[in-house]
Amino acid sequence: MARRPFVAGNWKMNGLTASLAEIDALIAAAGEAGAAVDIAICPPATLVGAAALRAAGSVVAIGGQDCHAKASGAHTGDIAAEALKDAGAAHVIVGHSERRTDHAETDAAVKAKAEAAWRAGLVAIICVGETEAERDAGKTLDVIGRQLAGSIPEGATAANTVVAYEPVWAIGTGRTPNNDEIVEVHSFMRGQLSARFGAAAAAGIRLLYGGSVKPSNADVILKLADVDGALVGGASLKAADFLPIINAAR
Ligand SMILES: O=C[C@H](O)COP(=O)(O)O
Repeated sequence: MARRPFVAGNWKMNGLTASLAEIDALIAAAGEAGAAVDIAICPPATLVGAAALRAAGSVVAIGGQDCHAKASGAHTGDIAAEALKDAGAAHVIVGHSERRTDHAETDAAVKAKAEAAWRAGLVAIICVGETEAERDAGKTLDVIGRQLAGSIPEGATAANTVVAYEPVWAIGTGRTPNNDEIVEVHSFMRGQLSARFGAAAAAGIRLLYGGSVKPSNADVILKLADVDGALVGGASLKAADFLPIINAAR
């Protein structure tokens, strides 16, 4: 099955109101690329509503960076998937390694958040990735297999789920796995999804690579087998950096 490329920017805890100009610039420049590539920006929660208003009707979708498992209630500071949807989001990242580390999120918690995303009508971008110690110990595929099994709910489809492979040691470091290592993990993930959800569903679910993707390496990484796009951190903050990465996915 031909999978439409998907390039998502994760602004993490960066961006103020003035940063919305970068979304304007992206929209202005990405029209042609947007015909071939799905594009999303996941700004901080404070900007989701304003970003979605700016991006309405454009080729750029807006996403959240996390959501709570419940739809409402006494959870100070948390954000319901339904609230993201209401603010105009189409996607939400769940299980990013920074959430897993900073907030002790378990696979079970990530799974509940993905279910919440689906319940609200959002596409869940479910993140997995090994630490450097796990890779050095030869445990990469064990870790990825365990995270996939524990973090993806029953019922994953191409329409409701995107999986992002983000080696923790490659995030924000300027280091990436080599091409063979990326292909090995992506091929393994496709196989795991196929075994669990069936070949047809697995063939449609997009697998993103994330971790130090830049304009300088995107051309190579985005052409690797079973790499259907990228989840981009630092290089998504400026439209001028993000655009070449989007174009590399075409
Ligand atoms: O969600 C994005 C990733 O954590 C990658 O971040 P980075 O591109 O800054 O390495």
